[in-house]
Amino acid sequence: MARALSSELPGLDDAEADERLRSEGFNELPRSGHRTPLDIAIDVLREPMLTLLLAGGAVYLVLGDLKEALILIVFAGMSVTITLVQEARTERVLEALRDLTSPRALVIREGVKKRIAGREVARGDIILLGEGDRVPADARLLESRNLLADESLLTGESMPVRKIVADATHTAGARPGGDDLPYVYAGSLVVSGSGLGEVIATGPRSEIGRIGQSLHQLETEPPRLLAQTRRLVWLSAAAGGIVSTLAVVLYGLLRGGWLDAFLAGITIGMSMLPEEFPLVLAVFMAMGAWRISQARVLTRRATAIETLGSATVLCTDKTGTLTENRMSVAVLRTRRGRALHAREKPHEPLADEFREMVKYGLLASEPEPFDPMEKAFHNLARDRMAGASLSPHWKLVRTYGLRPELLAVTNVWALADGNSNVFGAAKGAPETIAELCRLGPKEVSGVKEAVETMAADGLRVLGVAKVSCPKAALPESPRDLSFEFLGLVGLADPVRPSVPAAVRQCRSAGIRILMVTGDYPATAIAIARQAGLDAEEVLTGRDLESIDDAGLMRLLRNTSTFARTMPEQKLRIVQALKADGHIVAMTGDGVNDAPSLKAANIGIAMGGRGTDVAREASSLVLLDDDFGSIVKAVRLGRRIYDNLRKAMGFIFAVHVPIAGLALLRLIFGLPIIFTPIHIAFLEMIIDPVCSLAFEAETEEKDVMDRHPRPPNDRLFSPALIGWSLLQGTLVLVLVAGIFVSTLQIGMPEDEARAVAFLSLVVSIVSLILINRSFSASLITAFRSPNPMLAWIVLAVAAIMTLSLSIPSLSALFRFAPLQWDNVTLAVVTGLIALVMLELLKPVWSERLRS
Ligand SMILES: Nc1ncnc2c1ncn2[C@@H]1O[C@H](COP(=O)(O)OP(=O)(O)OP(=O)(O)O)[C@@H](O)[C@H]1O
Ligand SMILES: [Cu+]
Repeated sequence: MARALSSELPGLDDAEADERLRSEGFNELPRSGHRTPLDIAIDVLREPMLTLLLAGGAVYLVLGDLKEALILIVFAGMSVTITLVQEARTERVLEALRDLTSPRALVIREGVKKRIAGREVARGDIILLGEGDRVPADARLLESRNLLADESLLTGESMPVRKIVADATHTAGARPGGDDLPYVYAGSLVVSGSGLGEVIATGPRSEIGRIGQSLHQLETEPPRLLAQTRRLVWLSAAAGGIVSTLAVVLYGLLRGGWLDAFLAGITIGMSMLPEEFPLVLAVFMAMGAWRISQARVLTRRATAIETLGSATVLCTDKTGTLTENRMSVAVLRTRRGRALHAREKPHEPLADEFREMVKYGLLASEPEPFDPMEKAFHNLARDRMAGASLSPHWKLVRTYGLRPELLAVTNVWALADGNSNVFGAAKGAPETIAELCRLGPKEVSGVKEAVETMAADGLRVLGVAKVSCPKAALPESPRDLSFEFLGLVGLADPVRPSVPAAVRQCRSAGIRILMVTGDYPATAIAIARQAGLDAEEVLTGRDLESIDDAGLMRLLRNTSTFARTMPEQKLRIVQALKADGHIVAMTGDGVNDAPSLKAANIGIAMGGRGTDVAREASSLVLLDDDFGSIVKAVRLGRRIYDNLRKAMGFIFAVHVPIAGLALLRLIFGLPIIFTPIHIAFLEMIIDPVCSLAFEAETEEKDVMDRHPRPPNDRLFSPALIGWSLLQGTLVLVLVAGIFVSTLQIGMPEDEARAVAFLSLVVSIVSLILINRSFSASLITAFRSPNPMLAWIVLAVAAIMTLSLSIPSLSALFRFAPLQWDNVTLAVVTGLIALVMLELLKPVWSERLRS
């Protein structure tokens, strides 16, 4: 059978595929772990705030205050709605991200190769499978080049199984498991080789669908932050519970009136409960993942958002991350040392002496190349050898793939006319090709010298060789063939223009960059220099073999460039760095990179050239493979964390005056300042809305000029809590002062309450303004626009105007109409808070930023 070139297969056309997707459904499995409305409802009902609101409503009902009772029940309804809307929004954002992180499939439709989402694969689609791919759907193989699949997800069997091409004797219906089946199954993994198949079953009709397994799940919880937040909520709730109980008992005993006592207790409980924390955290994480996705980086694990800000080392590979991965042949050098700078006269036909090596380079590549190096060979042959491509008489009979211990690709071809000899073409690392050709020491040193010269310009150098042997005598390893050396090819791959600036940013942000590449040492150094990395010294994988872990840890403190490394060595590097106390981000793309991506604190996979396995093991996926995007993500991670701290500090501060006023009233026997309605209004509308302003806040001026945050830093540091207490206490003193003094000069209670409430709301807005930036002054912060904040301030002003001017609302809040001078008084009180805190801020800002 002649090798079916994939371009000869037309595949489905788009209309057909759409039609099948409509009638048979998308290629996806019912998702487990999806929360049902009942789960969500139970969660919502467990919110203590809801219980408090309902209890308050019940007390009012017993007291016969129907209106108050209704209002609290309405607030309870709002609490439920806010939670549900929030859940739905978070779920939607996560859903969108899940779609993007779901595996992609390479299919042929209407004769062209296309990358589509895995869920859009339809029955009848022709799929292309390569090493590291997750098989998107069950398929019958039409072509298999040494295809090995890991079907452990379906069979539990961890040994990969061999796949063969289907012929007429195979009937459908074979089950997974065992060697030499012509089928591949959804959810299994291509461990090596490549192939082409026709989809026979998708979604729930696939084998995995029948077992009812589910695949990828996006982890949604940021464990450390969530744990810290939960702890704080618990502590506050416990404290609130104790204080409220005490208040109820004391009030009941001393003043009688148990219902009033309950109401007072509920007020205190509500005012001390920081129920906004988890809500705000959820919003920040979902919005954070969205913001990071705008920088073309997908978040697979929400933990990455918090870890990004403390990353101290970034290990990056070279090809495609630092460079563009667009290769072109720059230099050809024959065995005799004749060199041609291929880019000088790009369209002139090649001189005869260079043709053979290009031809064998081409034969050592895939007929339809995906690898940029192989594309470069094809391009050169097309442009300068009059389109010499593989003649139809050639037939590929055997491929020896790239292996970590043998960095070369060998293709063996037979002529269709039945000649008993076959022709092997090899290309690969020059050392390896020299070894395959069994070059003598003198020639080896000559080749080495030539490679060094080419590599010093940052070129990737490949050796090319040929061999011919009887068809029957093909050995297991290409080492057993006697190759003839043809020459060296230097491939240029420019450094991405964004890289040097991104490297500089990392430097000022205290993040070290290590380059860990599979390429030749001299090439690694040249590219490292072009990228602006430290490149005094380079260590190779071979060097690492003779060093123990402790030695490696020491070496890593000074060496930043690693060449000819193998994936296991990447893992050792990650582990040694972690043992040295670093927070490690590591990029990777291959199947073998998965362990090091998992081991790193932040595994970063490539969306473009990466394999599904690498993506599944990582917590971030770069959509455009660009190093610059990693730095953007780090920057965003730091900003998100800063803003989260600001929001948390703000909420903490706001609770101080609210709870304080409720307590003061009890202690000093003042008239009722705030009822549960005021508190519900403040805590359920004003606060959460205000915290959103922080999410949209622009980054601190020094985000990328300070050192990474220590990984065990607490979100609620003592400095932050102290600052919040200070702010809250100041507002408490001012508002309580206003309330008491207006009462003293004989102002009616309802008017004094309105003044106090208004001054509290103005103070809350002041707190937002103060906390927008840890470091910048109010005026500087004003210059960086935050449209969200402007809207929020307008909304708060509108709400306050309405509640003071519409009689029915005023009655509800027990506000008397305010004269202008009293409005001014309230606003001025809030502004005093603003000015005083602005003056105090410099004292704390140093501590807050560290
Ligand atoms: N398709 C190929 N044909 C021949 N040789 C190859 C091929 N791909 C890689 N090599 C050889 O193997 C070496 C290591 O390749 P490997 O893929 O490990 O590096 P890499 O991952 O591309 O580099 P980096 O770590 O910079 O991304 C290359 O320098 C090259 O000599
Ligand atoms: Cu609260």
